Amino acid sequence: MAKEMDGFNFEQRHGKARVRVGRVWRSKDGRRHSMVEWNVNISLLSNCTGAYVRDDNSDIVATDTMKNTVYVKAKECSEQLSAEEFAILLGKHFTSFYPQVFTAIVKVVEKPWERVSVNGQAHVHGFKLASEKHTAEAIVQKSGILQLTSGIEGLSLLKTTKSGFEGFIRDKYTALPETRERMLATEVTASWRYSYESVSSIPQKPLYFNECYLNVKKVLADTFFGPPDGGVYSASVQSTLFHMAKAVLSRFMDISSVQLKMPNIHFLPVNISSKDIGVIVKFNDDVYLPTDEPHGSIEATLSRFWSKM
Ligand SMILES: O=c1[nH]c(=O)c2[nH]c(=O)[nH]c2[nH]1
Repeated sequence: MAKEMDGFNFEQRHGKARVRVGRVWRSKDGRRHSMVEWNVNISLLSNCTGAYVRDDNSDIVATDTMKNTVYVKAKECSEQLSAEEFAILLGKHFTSFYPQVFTAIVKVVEKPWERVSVNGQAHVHGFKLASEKHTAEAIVQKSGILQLTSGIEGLSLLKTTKSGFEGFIRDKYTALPETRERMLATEVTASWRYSYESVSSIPQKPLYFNECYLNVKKVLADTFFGPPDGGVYSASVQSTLFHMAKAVLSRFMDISSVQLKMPNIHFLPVNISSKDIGVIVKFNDDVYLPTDEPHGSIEATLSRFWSKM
C-alpha cells in the first residue's frame, strides 16, 4: 500500500529470502520416512514506516525472527504437508500474530527429492533428486483473503519430430527456412492460480496440492507429446503452449488461470563440407548442435473469464 510521505509516495516491504529448511517425518514405528527440502521467501507488508523515516524500529518484525519462525513452524507440523499448505500456514501466522502486518507474501520452492525404488520396491528412507521444482506462493491478508499460486520450474520436454514452423513473416532479414520436420525442445515454467479466495476455503484433504501439482504436470507433458504411438503435430511453440494451457483449465476446475513460459530451445541442423572433399556431413534430421542461447522466448497466460489473476 502506497503512503504519502513528505509530499512523496512511499511503498515498502521487508522479509527474509532463501530460508532453507529440510523436514523429515517418520511413521509411527519409525521405519518409513518422508521428507521435503524447501527454500522459503517471506515478504511482509506492514505499518513500519517509522523505521525508514524516524529511526523507529518498534514496529519491525526482525527478518531473523522470520527465519526462526520457518524452523519453528516446520517443527510444529507433525504430519507431512504440501508447499502450498506451509506457505499458507506461515502467511496466517505473520498476519494474525503481528498487529502491524497486514499482508504476508510467502513463496516456497520445493526441491524434487523423490523416493527411490530398489529392486522394484519403494525404499523406506532413500531419496534421489529429480529435475523440475514445485513452487507455491500464498499471499495472505489479515482478513483471511488468500491468493494461492502454484507452479513448476524447469520442466524440460523434447520431442524429435511432429513439429514445424511455416507461414511466418518473410522479409529481407529472414533466413529461417519453413519446415514441417524439426526437433522441439523447451524448459517449461508454469504457474497457475487457484480459485480459493480465503484461507478457510482450501481443501482439507491431506497433500491435496501435491496431488494437483503432479496431475497438472502430467497434463502439461501429455499434451506437449500427444498419444504415445504417434504424437501430435505442433505448428509452433505458441500453438502447443495454448493447447497445454487449455488442457489444464479444462481438467482442473479449481484453477482459474495458468501462465506458461516456454523458451524455444534450438537444436540446430549440422552440415559440414570442406573445399577438398565436399560434403562431409549432410543433415538428414539426424545430427544436431544443441544450444542454450539464444533461445526463442514464448509466454502466455490463459484465464477463465471470471478469473481474478
Ligand atoms: O515455434 C516457433 N515460434 C516462433 O515464434 C519462432 N520463431 C522462430 O525463429 N522459430 C520459431 N518457432
